[in-house]
Amino acid sequence: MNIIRSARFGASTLIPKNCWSVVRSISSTELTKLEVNDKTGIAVLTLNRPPVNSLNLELLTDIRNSIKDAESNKCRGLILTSSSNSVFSAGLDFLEMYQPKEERLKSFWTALQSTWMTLYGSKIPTAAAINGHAPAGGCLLATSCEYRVMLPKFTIGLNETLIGIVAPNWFMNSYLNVLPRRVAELALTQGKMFTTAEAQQVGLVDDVVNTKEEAIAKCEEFIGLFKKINPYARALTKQQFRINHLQELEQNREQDLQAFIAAITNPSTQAAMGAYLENLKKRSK
Ligand SMILES: CCCCC/C=C\C/C=C\C=C\CC(=O)SCCNC(=O)CCNC(=O)[C@H](O)C(C)(C)COP(=O)(O)OP(=O)(O)OC[C@H]1O[C@@H](n2cnc3c(N)ncnc32)[C@H](O)[C@@H]1OP(=O)(O)O
Repeated sequence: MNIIRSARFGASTLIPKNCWSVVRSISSTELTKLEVNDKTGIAVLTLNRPPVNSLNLELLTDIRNSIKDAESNKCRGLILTSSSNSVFSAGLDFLEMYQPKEERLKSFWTALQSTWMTLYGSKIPTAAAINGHAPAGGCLLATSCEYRVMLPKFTIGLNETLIGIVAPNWFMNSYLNVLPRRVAELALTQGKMFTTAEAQQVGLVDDVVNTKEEAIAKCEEFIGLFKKINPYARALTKQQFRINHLQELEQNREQDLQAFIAAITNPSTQAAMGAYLENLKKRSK
């Protein structure tokens, strides 16, 4: 019998393969659902933190655990998507950063660093089915993947300067891994949110399709490209492209954390964030 061991069902829980329908849950929490298609071996990770999948400590931790679950279950690839019809992820949860408690702020940023390193450095092929808006941290998740497909009439980009904050190096590096330098610099300095059409034009997304199902199918097609490629050779090749960015953060984690805390707790950042949040709340009324 072909057995899959699910880390989050407990080390001793064995799930018999073929006793389940084609799509099978590997692990799920209140905030994420990780399902694998037994025929293709490709896993889909659905973010499910209504209303906007803003990334708080718990969601970030669940995303990281899910990536690790997909890897340890030897999935052939991982697709990130959202349970919302209009938002992929609204980025970092402002409530983690506005008037924060220091210990929680530290845990939050440390979890974001770990999640990024796990996703950006994952050995398995990764793809994002962007079925809604993807500002800031939402864009970071998408650009950390190897392939992106997006639905029409949404927006994506690193808008940090609009909020009065500076995107850390590793956010920029994820952008630069996808965009030409000049486009990335112009976009980052303006805090530009690209429409789907603009994102495709500059190469921020690879394809545009009309439905979430088509987006998942496109991601599966992308991951299918590696069917005949030795996974070890593939993973090492990917690693060589990304290792400098990963090491840069790994070696400067504490410094990056301190820079974040200093920037976020600065009274002028708090004032800018407060005004931005106020505006967001007014708009949503
Ligand atoms: C060199 C040194 C560097 C040091 C590092 C220093 C600093 C770096 C630090 C931080 C980096 C941060 C990156 C980020 O990710 S910040 C987050 C940026 N995100 C945004 O700007 C998105 C804001 N949201 C929107 O634009 C819209 O909500 C969206 C288009 C996503 C969806 O629109 P929709 O109309 O569907 O929904 P809304 O009605 O606007 O929102 C519903 C509800 O959700 C609340 N909300 C939205 N986004 C967030 C969020 N990111 N965090 C928390 N809450 C959010 C919104 O306020 C509404 O709430 P309510 O009014 O219903 O209570």
